[in-house]
Amino acid sequence: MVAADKTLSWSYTEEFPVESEPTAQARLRGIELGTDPVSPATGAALRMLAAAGGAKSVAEVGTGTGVSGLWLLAGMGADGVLTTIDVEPEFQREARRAFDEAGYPGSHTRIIQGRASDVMPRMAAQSYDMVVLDVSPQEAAELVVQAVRMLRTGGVLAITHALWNDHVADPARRDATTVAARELGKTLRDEEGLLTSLLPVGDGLLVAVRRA
Ligand SMILES: C[S@@+](CC[C@H](N)C(=O)[O-])C[C@H]1O[C@@H](n2cnc3c(N)ncnc32)[C@H](O)[C@@H]1O
Repeated sequence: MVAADKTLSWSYTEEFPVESEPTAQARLRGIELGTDPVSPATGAALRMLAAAGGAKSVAEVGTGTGVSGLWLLAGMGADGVLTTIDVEPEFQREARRAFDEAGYPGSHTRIIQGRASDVMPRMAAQSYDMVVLDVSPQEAAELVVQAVRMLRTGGVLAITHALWNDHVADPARRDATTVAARELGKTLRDEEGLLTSLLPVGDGLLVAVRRA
């Protein structure tokens, strides 16, 4: 049972994080360009996960204008490196600007332009402390095997849009995107090598720790 005032709590949760000025600016540019940046609560959760795991090596698919990247960098160690992939060079130029404005030198970020299905297979296995997929559920489902391959034991996988516009929780919704998000969640939940949790922040954040 969900209490009647749950939506109020969810709104409060989203308004709770205080976003840095460069992140707020990156969010505005993302909205202008139509990139759909991660919500503030999702960003804060990503930062917390990166910090809790002492993440030094993080890979992200879906750079956009850099909102999630800035939250991740804020949680990573001073010697951390964020590798972020996107097909759109225009978005990545804005992300570069956002990282510069926030004071992250180029040595902390590796921005790769390309399709994730081409780039990820060339990335090292068991080498990343955290992998974030911020793409559509169908794309995330296609990329998840590569993402897990890249994670070290104890590393964290985070996948956005896991509740897809609140459609995933409604069994009557059977469109392809909703089904992909629902099945991806259940597949990770049932995977013995992962410890999975579904967090109701933003559009739903699926988080899994690689056990072995
Ligand atoms: C939701 S937006 C990312 C927003 C960003 N994480 C942020 O918080 O600012 C998704 C991004 O993924 C990129 N994208 C979608 N499919 C992709 C793929 N298969 N490979 C690489 N990038 C992809 C899009 O160009 C878009 O910029």
